[in-house]
Amino acid sequence: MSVPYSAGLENVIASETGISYLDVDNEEIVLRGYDLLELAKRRTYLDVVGLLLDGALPTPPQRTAIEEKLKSEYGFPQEVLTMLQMLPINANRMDILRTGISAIASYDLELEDRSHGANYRKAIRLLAKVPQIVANGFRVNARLPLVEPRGDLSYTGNFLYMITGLEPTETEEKIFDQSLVVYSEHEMPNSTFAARVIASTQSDMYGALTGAVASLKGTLHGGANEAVMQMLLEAGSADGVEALMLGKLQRKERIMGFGHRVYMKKADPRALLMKEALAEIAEVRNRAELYEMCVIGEELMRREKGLYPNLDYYAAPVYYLLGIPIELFTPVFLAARTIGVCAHVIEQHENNRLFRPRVLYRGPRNLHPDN
Ligand SMILES: CC(=O)SCCNC(=O)CCNC(=O)[C@H](O)C(C)(C)COP(=O)(O)OP(=O)(O)OC[C@H]1O[C@@H](n2cnc3c(N)ncnc32)[C@H](O)[C@@H]1OP(=O)(O)O
Ligand SMILES: O=C([O-])CC(=O)C(=O)O
Repeated sequence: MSVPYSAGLENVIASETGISYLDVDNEEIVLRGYDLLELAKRRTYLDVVGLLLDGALPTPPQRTAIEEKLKSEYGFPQEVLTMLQMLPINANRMDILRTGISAIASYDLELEDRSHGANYRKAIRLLAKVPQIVANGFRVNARLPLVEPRGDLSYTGNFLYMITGLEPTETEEKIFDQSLVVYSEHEMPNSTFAARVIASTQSDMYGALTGAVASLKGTLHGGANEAVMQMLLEAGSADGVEALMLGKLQRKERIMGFGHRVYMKKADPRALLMKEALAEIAEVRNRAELYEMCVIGEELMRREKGLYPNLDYYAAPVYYLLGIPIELFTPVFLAARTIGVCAHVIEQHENNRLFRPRVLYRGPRNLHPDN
């Protein structure tokens, strides 16, 4: 075979899609024709949900209808909570999420229906229930009291409320919503690819999302946001950040939150938006030093390695100041990305070609077992 080989499928086109595209040259993340950053500044997460599911930005009444549909699906199977309680206490939060999503599949009566309507309804159910697994999965597992969803709060407000147990202020909700928008969809990252590969066998949406959770857990992908915050806490101060990062670079360790397969030598536009959000929430919380530490780290990496921050670098301290426990940062990323993954599964099911690549065989040949 003389087909070109690219390790890690770097720069390989894996799918045709009408969902999103990273236009790196023009520094634009295109979401069904719109610029993701413009959506984050001028619209809400539920608008993006409508855009990705229906193909067009919803009007205000349509957005309300989407929110009503989501709230009507807040009910959660008690049996699944019991299952999550049976996992070893303090299990990894992404493992709890993976198990929870896998388990709720069997309670969806339309699980095996791949029609557009059924897939759409499953996406709505997942969007309603995944935040609850994020917020209550660890509580039930740690034998803590659960926080019930509140229908009087917005979808986003309720999600943050269920995580922290506190009703968010307008500013907190706005910043959290912006983070959900920037995390919502990003073309063909490893997790979305994993989901599309699974969906391409005509497997179901829950299974595809479960695979995406496993992919997102890794620190080269979504797991980086938790690692960033651990690093910032370990550094403790502006001087500490310099010393810690320089030490890591000398030991040839990777610094989480920097670099990106697609934006390697350019800034991730989403990181810049979260940097602005960090400045805002740091001022509200009187934590300007955290913002300064991050900026020092950003400048150091540009100077020393020519590397730029990715979204996880600035989303991590934003989540920290919003009062989200560090071990929920990656689960929150997955909850935000659920809409993107579901849109890709729907697209894959509707225009399917089984993924089945080949290999460059480097092993031995012509061996024979002894008789
Ligand atoms: C929202 C998201 O999921 S974004 C990704 C989140 N993940 C992270 O932040 C983890 C840290 N970053 C990384 O590990 C990488 O930048 C990745 C995995 C994101 C992309 O990696 P790849 O496209 O495979 O790039 P690759 O690993 O080949 O790196 C190219 C060069 O940059 C260096 N490099 C890349 N990222 C980093 C980093 N974070 N710290 C230090 N060096 C780095 C590599 O060591 C390599 O250098 P070399 O050519 O001298 O060996
Ligand atoms: O695109 C990628 O490879 C990773 C990423 O930034 C994301 O999933 O948001």
